[in-house]
Amino acid sequence: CLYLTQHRGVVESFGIPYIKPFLIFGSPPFAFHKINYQDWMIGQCKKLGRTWGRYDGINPTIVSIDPEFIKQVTVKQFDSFTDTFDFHTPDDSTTLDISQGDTWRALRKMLSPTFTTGKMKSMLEPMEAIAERTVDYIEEKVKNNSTIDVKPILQGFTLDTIAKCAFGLETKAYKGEDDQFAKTAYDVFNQFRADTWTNVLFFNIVSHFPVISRFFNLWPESAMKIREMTTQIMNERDKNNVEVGDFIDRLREHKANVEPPVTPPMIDAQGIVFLTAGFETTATTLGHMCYLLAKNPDAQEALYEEIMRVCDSSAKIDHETIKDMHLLEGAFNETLRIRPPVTEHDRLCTKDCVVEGIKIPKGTRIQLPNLPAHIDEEFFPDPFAFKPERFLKENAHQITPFTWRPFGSGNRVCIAQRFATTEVLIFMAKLLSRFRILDSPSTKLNYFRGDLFLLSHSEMNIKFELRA
Ligand code: HEM
Repeated sequence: CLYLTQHRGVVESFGIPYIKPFLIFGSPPFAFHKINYQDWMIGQCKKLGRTWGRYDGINPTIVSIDPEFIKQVTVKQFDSFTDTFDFHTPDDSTTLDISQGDTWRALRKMLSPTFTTGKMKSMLEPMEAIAERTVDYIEEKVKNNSTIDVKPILQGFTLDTIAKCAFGLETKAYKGEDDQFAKTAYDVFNQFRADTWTNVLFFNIVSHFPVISRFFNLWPESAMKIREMTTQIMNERDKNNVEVGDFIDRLREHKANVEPPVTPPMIDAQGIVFLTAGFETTATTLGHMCYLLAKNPDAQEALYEEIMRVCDSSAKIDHETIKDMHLLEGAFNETLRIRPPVTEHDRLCTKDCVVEGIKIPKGTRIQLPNLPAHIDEEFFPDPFAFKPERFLKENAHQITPFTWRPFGSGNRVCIAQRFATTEVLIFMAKLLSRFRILDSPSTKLNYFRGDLFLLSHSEMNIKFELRA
């Protein structure tokens, strides 16, 4: 009992509204499989305000959508919040997204150059070719039936893109080939869904006894397979003296001169986050965008006109021409506002500090949900309307910084934001230039039960009409 209540009083001392803990446990809810977590979070932000507290298991936690608070935590006082939640895996299998302190700094420094303009260049041509052949495949499919489930095709597209751009692998997951590879990537995701009471029990145990995760490798078997695959590709390239200039080559470069706190097995483990973070987030965003465009035909026509205007003099759709498709980028941003696939980002306080008048002791968790901010009408008037023009240059000043956070914010912002943006814009420009996306009675957006984010919907039935 003493262990479970050791931090009691901390949340109470913040002087903000909070959810009381239940007996010796943290604050409810506990049965995640029985509630819609996003609705619950939105409801709490409405009820308790923009900054409030709770006990996440034994851990004192501040939840905030207040832009000034978020700016302090993720940028101004970042030195006191370098870490994410202490989801400790043994050091050798820690990946960038869950690494802490100096290990995170070293890994971020090592991996950031993968996405500089120069390095991205070599990824763009393959990305364009993969998008083109995937849209060709959609054209072939809709010849038989104009309404198809695009979800597996979109997942296949993002999987093929990350396989090629990061690992140099030629896969054809867009048409259902390379099943084993795709299955391994999906499996890592499925482990983190709170859809059964046993999974929920596991989440509750880890949040009440976080120390457990320090002694066990919580990565599932499938994640270990991705790590093995990463090592194998590196070894083969070493043996054949091949250099491609991609993510794998960056890892090889660093493995040859590795310095503590980074270790050689830790370098191999980075393949896990690139493969898993790199496909389902983007595939879900593409699915969401198709859905929202099917429901908003006027906005879709405006995008089509823009694409045609930019590519008027037979310029092809590529990474250069998409730079002039501002409304399309607005539609992407608007999609991520209404349906952000990753609905929060987290920090752990590593040094006592004061933020916006709240004394925050070391060890406090900071949970920064984005969806409640994205639909807060003070931040985004008429929040449920799909309006890509909100993000046009001339309107951008109306958006308060740190209210739109689908990629997180500050120093730990998504490392691949530009990569994901380019990938979606290229694909959608190619798709919309060829097809009208239509609503149909079976066009629905249903998330998997127990999805703690909006990360994966079930089928995405879209009706396609070939443009003349
Ligand atoms: C639309 C697509 C994507 C969305 C919405 C997204 C969202 C996010 C969010 C919310 C975070 C947490 C940021 C924070 O804590 O402030 C994050 C981190 C991260 N993302 Fe993404 N992501 C996307 C695509 C990708 C892709 C394609 C990759 C890899 C190729 C990737 C790799 C990562 C990594 C490695 C981190 C951890 C960064 C760190 O802790 O330093 N993401 N992403």
